[in-house]
Amino acid sequence: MLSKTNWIVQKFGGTSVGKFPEQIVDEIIKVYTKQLHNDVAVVCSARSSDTKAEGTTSRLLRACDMVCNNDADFSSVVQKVREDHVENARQRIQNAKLQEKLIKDTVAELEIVEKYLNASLVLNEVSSRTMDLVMSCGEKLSCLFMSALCNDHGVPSEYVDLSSIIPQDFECPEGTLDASFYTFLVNAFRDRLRPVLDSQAQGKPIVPVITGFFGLVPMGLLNGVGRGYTDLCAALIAVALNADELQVWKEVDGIFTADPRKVPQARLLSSVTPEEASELTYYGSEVIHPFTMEQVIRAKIPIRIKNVQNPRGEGTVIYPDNIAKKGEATPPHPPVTLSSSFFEQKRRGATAITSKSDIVVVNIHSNKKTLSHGFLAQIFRTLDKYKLVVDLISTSEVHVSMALPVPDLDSSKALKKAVDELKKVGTVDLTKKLVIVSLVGKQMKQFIGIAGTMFTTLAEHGINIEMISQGANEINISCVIDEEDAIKALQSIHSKLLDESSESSLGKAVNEKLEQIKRLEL
Ligand SMILES: Nc1ncnc2c1ncn2[C@@H]1O[C@H](COP(=O)(O)OP(=O)(O)O)[C@@H](O)[C@H]1O
Ligand SMILES: N[C@@H](CC(=O)OP(=O)(O)O)C(=O)O
Repeated sequence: MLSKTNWIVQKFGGTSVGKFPEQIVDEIIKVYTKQLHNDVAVVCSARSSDTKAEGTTSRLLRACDMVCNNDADFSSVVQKVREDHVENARQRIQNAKLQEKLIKDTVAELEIVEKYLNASLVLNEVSSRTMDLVMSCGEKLSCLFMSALCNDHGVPSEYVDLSSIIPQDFECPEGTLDASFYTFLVNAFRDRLRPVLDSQAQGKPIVPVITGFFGLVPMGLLNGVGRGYTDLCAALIAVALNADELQVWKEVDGIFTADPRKVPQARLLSSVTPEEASELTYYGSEVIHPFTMEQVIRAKIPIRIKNVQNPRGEGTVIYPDNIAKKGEATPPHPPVTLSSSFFEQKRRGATAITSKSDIVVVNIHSNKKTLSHGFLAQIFRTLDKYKLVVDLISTSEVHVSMALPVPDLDSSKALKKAVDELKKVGTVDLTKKLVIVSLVGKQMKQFIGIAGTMFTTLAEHGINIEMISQGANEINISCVIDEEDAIKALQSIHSKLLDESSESSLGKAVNEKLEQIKRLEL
């Protein structure tokens, strides 16, 4: 059994840092350090004053794009970032010295960014390394600010910059981010945090505010990990500190049975498994970066999703239901202990429903009468060439249907080129403006009839199904439907399979049986 260490890692997203910094310091960090006596490490993303699309990272990436297009006006975008951060420092940091230093550091970081971008303009190229260097500025500015705010509000804090933690000559063995790379990072993070650990050991706890940007990853952070990389950084910090819990603070109470903006009846889930969280994130519910889970679960650290605006809420815990957490001798395994969460999970069958927009279905009918050798290989070669991802696929002997996410102009251009090439292997037709609706649940495989109920419900509401697929892992049943029907589909399936009041007769029978066992246990 791993014993508790008292460390908690708290990750705050860009919009939370932008909108609620005082609440984060006074109602969260202060409460955990001073009232609950935890040792807290904070990891932040780049500030977004309103939405992520208008946030600092998006602005910095836009400046890089402008340089690629030879547009010298990128300086005006950098200027916007500068004004936003300087104004924020003036308004929110009361101590004159802290404010002055923060503004000086902010301006200096942005000067470096402008130097990189000017050099790239001359070279007429923005390398993935330059893009990472520019992007890292977002987390630097946000953490410089949050650390200053902690100190301003009486919480001793230190700014920790991880942007140069990976040596320039570091090479990934297989060209990908593998386990040895993560081990390297965890050790490097632990070394970097040594002074904080020493200070804590001497009875002088200090809150490190750590940049969620964690270095110049060999193939570029955007390519290797993608947006949302701060979640992964927080997970690696949690492993480095052997933390008792990783808390991911958002602006929602936790993970719901559906996006609460789309399905008002959605219920907050007390726990989900890492597989369920991954599926939900991949299929449209941006809950947590999928790479996050593996690292912390291996170290037996639970992840808790919590709401910055409701810090007292329990949130949702992401953890496997068959492995003991840190500090627990054995998992609450039935029939020894049948916890209420066990009953809740058994009862559900399905855990949550989600939808993913901007989907295009590509149908390819082979030229040949029978499936010729190499037909599928050729299709995937073409998709790979244009870096197109396939979310769902279904095949018959001479026909392939694929659902592809096409969320932006670049992927739309790539799809057009790929389709021209695919026409060599057969007739190709496209259907656009679609969504994938996915029902997710680890317990679903034990229930007969869930898929039937899902599709019958859609039929009852006059919703046409373009394509159906059940994931090989059996925790996801997906179908593709018209974009216009998305909300109706989510709400009707939720009401049939996920509303508290609407349990199927099968569900009711299972419940009764479980309640009987529970009574025997008591
Ligand atoms: N199943 C779900 N549970 C909770 N939130 C969901 C779900 N599906 C989609 N969402 C949406 O995901 C968003 C995540 O919260 P937010 O804190 O805004 O994200 P971020 O931290 O990435 O800025 C919310 O706006 C919420 O409506
Ligand atoms: N700043 C980065 C990293 C990140 O993780 O953001 P967030 O935690 O706000 O999703 C981005 O916008 O992608």
